[in-house]
Amino acid sequence: MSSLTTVLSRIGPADEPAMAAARSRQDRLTKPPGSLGVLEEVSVRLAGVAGACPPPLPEPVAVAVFAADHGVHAQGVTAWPQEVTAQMVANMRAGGAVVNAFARQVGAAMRTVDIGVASDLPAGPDLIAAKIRPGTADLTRQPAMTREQAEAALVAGAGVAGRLADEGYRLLVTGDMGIANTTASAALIAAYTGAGAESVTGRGTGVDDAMLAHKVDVVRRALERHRPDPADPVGVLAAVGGLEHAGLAGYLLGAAAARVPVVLDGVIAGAAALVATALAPRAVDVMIAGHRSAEPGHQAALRQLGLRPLIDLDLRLGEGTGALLAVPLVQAAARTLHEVATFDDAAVSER
Ligand SMILES: Cc1cc2ncn([C@H]3O[C@H](COP(=O)(O)O)[C@@H](O)[C@H]3O)c2cc1C
Ligand SMILES: O=C(O)c1cccnc1
Repeated sequence: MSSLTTVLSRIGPADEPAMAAARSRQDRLTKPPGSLGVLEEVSVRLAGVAGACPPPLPEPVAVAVFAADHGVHAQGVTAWPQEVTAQMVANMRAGGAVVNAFARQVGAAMRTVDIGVASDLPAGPDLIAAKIRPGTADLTRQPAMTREQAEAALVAGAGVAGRLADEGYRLLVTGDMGIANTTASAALIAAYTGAGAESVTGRGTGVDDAMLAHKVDVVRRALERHRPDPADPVGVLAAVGGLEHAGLAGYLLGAAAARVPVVLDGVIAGAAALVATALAPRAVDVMIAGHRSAEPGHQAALRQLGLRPLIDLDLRLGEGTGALLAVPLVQAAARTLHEVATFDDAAVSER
């Protein structure tokens, strides 16, 4: 298994000539220049990742759901019991979660990754067993995990992306399952954006006003206790992250190293992306923001990443659901560069 340093050393910048070729081709396609808006930017991004214009169509697609539990659950930051994480993983393995329905809708393969679920999960070919520890510690009392565990989760996540790339998947999607993970997400986003806990902490699965005020206080106390240093991403993850955040950050880095584009889901992926880009700034070149979650911290994370979400449907579920819905848009963007005729080809007069 490669080390984090090896993964980071393989991440290079987007290919500028391929991006310039994609921009120029978009301008020559039989449509007014710029009329495909954000999809033109997506096509340029895909060309930059692939180092080719047109870039290969981003298919087949795989979504990896990183599942983990959170010691901060004990603080009463969510209305749902912790067992729901493992129960939902079982539901996903049986094909019954929203993420399964949406994955089938867009033809994506699905992998579930146990990166840190509190209970033992039944083994099986449909589960990637990568448990670093059974849930994090309560980040209001101690670091969520050790630096070694954060790094091991990063490497495991990178390994998942590398394996999917080796299996031939050409578009990866992030997914998460972990009751209480919007609390750790808020702490990570506050650490990276400098925003106050009150502006990046949201209702997650739908907490009431009293629980939200308490959740904001939990995030504020965690930040005061650990004073996470954004220049030390492994330390930030260890202090206030979740195992799925660490795994997902590694997954993004692994995708960047394999030069496979990756569609980000909501606030958990956004938080992980901030950590990944702190470790390797150019990793952002392979990322496409699938959607904007209703969770307020997500907006702050996307702004910091400089990414514009493709869809905005007030989704606040996670699992990879919003990102999967954006997959056809990403594929359509690439398809324009393959299939749309140029003014010359089609003998259409220009202005
Ligand atoms: C049944 C159920 C299915 C879910 N699927 C994703 N989440 C989402 O909600 C959780 C985060 O919200 P909070 O921080 O408020 O606990 C995560 O598990 C996330 O994946 C779910 C949550 C529930 C209850
Ligand atoms: O933004 C998300 O993905 C999200 C929001 C609420 C709960 N779980 C996930």
